[in-house]
Amino acid sequence: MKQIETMLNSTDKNSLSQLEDLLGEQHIGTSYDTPLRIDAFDISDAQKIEAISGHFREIMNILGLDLTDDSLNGTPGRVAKMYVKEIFAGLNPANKPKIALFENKYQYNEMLIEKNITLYSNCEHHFVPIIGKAHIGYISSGKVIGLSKLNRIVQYYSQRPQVQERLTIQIANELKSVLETDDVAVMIDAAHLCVSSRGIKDTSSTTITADYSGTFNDPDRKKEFLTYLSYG
Ligand SMILES: Nc1nc2c(ncn2[C@@H]2O[C@H](COP(=O)(O)OP(=O)(O)OP(=O)(O)O)[C@@H](O)[C@H]2O)c(=O)[nH]1
Ligand SMILES: [Zn+2]
Repeated sequence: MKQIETMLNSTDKNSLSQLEDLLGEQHIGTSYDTPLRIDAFDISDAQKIEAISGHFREIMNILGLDLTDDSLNGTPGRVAKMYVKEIFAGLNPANKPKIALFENKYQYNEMLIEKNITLYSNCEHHFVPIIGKAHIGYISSGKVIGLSKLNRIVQYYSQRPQVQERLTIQIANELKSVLETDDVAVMIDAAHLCVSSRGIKDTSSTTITADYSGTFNDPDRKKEFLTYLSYG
């Protein structure tokens, strides 16, 4: 594996545009992009799983666990596979959802809201779950997105080590890009297990983040969005 030290927040424009191409995301290197190394895609998923499995086995060994126990023996491989193929699958641009849009033939020009989208992510500071709901609103600029694709976009960016602020902005930016409009609102309400299950151990607090663009900056539009969220 190439040992390239260049980080995404570097000023190496060639590396950054290479990563933009690979990730299919623009503005790589900004504060709201996941800090990935330029060599992130030099090894295959299978190689990642093998390497993570070995390292996780070592962590379990250091903790004093008996890896010959038949319940523990498969855990390193299980964790590695879960990281690469499931909970951190959104680090691999190959897993980015393919979005096909429809023409807005029905001339639906009001706000569309998809609320209570199930969100499972993981906190990048502690690698423990973030569990919540995402709510999305947009106004068509001529194109309509399949509803499930909204869930898929939320899931893709959630399947990365995250902070909630960045997750919110990444989802909003992707929506603005695919929908070719700035008229997008995203809200996330989530519980962080690093706050509830350890540390301060507050089991009742949740964190709300929001990103409003275009017409959603208008107080009446924002109010309309928030009113829809309060129904049901
Ligand atoms: N802003 C933000 N902070 C987060 C998020 N997820 C976790 N954190 C916080 O990241 C901080 C990391 O702080 P540290 O002091 O380095 O970690 P720590 O010693 O484990 O802190 P405690 O959780 O207070 O025990 C904690 O305050 C977490 O609550 C997030 O999505 N957004
Ligand atoms: Zn945390």
